[in-house]
Amino acid sequence: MSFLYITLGLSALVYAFYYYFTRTFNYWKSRNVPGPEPIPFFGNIKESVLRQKNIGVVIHDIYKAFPNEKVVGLYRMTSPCLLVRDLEIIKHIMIKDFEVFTDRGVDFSKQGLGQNLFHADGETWTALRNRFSPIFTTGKLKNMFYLMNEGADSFVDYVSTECQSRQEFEVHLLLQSYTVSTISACAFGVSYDSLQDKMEALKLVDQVISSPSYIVELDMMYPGLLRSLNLSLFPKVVMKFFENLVDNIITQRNGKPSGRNDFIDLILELREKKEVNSTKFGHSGKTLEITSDVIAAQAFVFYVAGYETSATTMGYMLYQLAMNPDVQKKLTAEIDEVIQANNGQVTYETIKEMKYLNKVFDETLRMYSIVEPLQRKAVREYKVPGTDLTIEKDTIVLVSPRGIHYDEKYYEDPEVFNPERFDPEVAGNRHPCAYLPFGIGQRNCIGMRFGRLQSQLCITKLLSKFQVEPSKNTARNLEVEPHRGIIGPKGGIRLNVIPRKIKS
Ligand code: HEM
Repeated sequence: MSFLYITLGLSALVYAFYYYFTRTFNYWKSRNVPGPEPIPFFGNIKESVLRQKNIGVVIHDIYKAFPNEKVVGLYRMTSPCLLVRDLEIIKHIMIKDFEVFTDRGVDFSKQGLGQNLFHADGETWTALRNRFSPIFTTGKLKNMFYLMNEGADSFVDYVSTECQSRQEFEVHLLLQSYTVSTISACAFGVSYDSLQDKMEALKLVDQVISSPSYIVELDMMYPGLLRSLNLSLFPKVVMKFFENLVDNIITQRNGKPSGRNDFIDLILELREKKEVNSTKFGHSGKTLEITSDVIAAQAFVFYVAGYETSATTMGYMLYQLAMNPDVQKKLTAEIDEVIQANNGQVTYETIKEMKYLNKVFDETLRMYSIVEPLQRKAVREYKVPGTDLTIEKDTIVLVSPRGIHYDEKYYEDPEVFNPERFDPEVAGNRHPCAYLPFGIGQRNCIGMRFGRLQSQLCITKLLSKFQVEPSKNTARNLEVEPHRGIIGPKGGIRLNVIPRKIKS
């Protein structure tokens, strides 16, 4: 008898769990929105939750599975969200109807590092973007160029020394050492003399950030829970690290710009100015005081967003150059020519001049867009243009740049690395939303120009001295690392880096 009760009890429990973890799964069917069949508890992102596939790859798979649909309904855990495939709808959401989609909708404690530009929403985001956009202008970037240049020179020196004892490098890791030093110099004013210690510390932070945490899934499952419990996405040790770093730097500078023209200087300049209250992003009711917490949060996001994205882009770029010697030859010829014409100097202007370099860079980010998927949240009910669907307030909307960049509709032979796709005439005829490595619209990547510049400068200096070739360990089919939040090569990228025989 007791066996029967136990069996009945267990069955009831299993049923209760099953019911609870599938209770939302009729959401899209009842709205006639097609989509993949969800799995209890995991929804449609099981492989990502189990860290078998990167979330960007999972969303790309869903994109591919519905080639004829404008929108696809899916479930991140049990939460319904909408994948938008149609470029015109994307244009509406990201640009034309931006006022409905100002938020990214990652909902956690917005105190401390949570006040960073990437994760901030609502009026805080508007105020932050208004206040921090001026530090990313071309003029400010030009003033900062010397810091990147120093970083690139010492990086090339380092590679030269290493090349005396070995040929093969894991280039993704190698390039991270350049971007960590550049971003440290540009964001925190950490000078190159003391870089070794700082790099060790920042690497530690990176490990903490990239170690598997299921807090993001918790947010997907219970939107708003983390915020109401005042829980952050970031471990305390990371928060403390950035708060201390920023406090120390501000104290060293007596709270005033030091003349280095780095981000901290620019932020301190902003702090000295009066409030900005109306801008192209509209009126923000909120005035934003630039406290050391706010500075720490931005320093943190510039560091995280700035070093990994560029290092990964350059790593993939070197990989494609090694696999496509003709492209490498053409790029090297351009680099040699431009440097020679500029008396051996690489300046901000020379980088801009290099048309082929820009095409190679763009094609790299077509094949390997790093931040996946793009995300927005509807701040009110919204009728999706060109469909019968009205989405509810708070619905999360996703866009898959990877899906679009590999879609034959927009790019013929998408698996082929072909920089000529970015010939201005060809690219000019493309839909503006068919190329999204930096996102698009008012909430696109604020560091786009910085990322391009630091990557292109480093590649220029590197290829002026070295060539890259596949080694016996180079993966012929690069897989995406499932553990990290952004796209990156699983197991790194192994290449031979060989000093060039420069004709005198
Ligand atoms: C190759 C390099 C980079 C790539 C591919 C990249 C890509 C992206 C993408 C796709 C987004 C989301 C855009 C959207 O949702 O529409 C983004 C946002 C952002 N990126 Fe970048 N990024 C790069 C470099 C940088 C750098 C160097 C910085 C800072 C120094 C930076 C800071 C940010 C910030 C703060 C945001 C959030 C902007 C906002 O929400 O207002 N990124 N980035």
